Amino acid sequence: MIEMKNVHKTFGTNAVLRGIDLSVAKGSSLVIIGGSGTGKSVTIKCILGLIEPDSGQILVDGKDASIGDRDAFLARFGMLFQGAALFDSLPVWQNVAFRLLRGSLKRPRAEAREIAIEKLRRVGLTPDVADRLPAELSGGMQKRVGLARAIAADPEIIFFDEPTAGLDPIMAGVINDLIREIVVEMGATAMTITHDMNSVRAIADNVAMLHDGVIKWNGPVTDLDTTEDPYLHQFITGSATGPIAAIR
Ligand SMILES: Nc1ncnc2c1ncn2[C@@H]1O[C@H](COP(=O)(O)OP(=O)(O)OP(=O)(O)O)[C@@H](O)[C@H]1O
Repeated sequence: MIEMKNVHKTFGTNAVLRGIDLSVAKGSSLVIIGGSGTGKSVTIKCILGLIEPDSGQILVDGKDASIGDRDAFLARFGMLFQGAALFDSLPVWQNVAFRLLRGSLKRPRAEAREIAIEKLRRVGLTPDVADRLPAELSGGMQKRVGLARAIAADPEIIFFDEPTAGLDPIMAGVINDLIREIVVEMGATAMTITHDMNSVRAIADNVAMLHDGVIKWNGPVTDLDTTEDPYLHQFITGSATGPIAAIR
């Protein structure tokens, strides 16, 4: 369970988060939508403790996320970064096993490699990919490797940052389905940032829309099409007219 209570964050004169209240139940999948620059990434960075909020509270399983052992806290999370963010000089298996080769999650090298190969298989990649370099793979394969890395240490909570950015619609659909399957199978709590409405429908149990520093709308994905909220309606229909200014 992740809870944010009245979280504020201002950079200089830019008040990005102006009282975020959000809760994600254990084992559920929340997708955060909202225009560019509305603070979706800042929200996730606050939960991870990469950015310190000015005020408000963030609780993970009822405990204040800013107190206690950072390493043990971060070990509970997996993350799929935008653009997969693989290390070019490391073979695929070492990218997948990155956190299993160092730090508090360290395993013997042979075991880490075995886990990497098993996770690669889970995302549809054959073991021969393990010894290749990321640059030798297509964008869709790199995304799968990023996904394998996110789940390598069997995290309880997984963040997906723009998981389909830069992929063709078919590959995007494959990645969305994989994310949904894996999250359900692992029983993980998931938070995803996306602009892709197909991802929202494929991945979300619940949707939160960020606008003007607050959660403007929050509800089950099944309510998306029947909502009368003008902000959400404009966002999901991609309309230039409505309460959200089209020129920013
Ligand atoms: N470390 C930082 N220092 C100063 N300003 C920052 C910092 N991080 C984010 N911001 C600002 O906070 C605002 C929100 O940024 P954020 O990256 O969270 O947006 P976003 O909703 O994820 O956007 P996008 O959809 O384009 O990725 C932006 O105006 C950005 O410039």
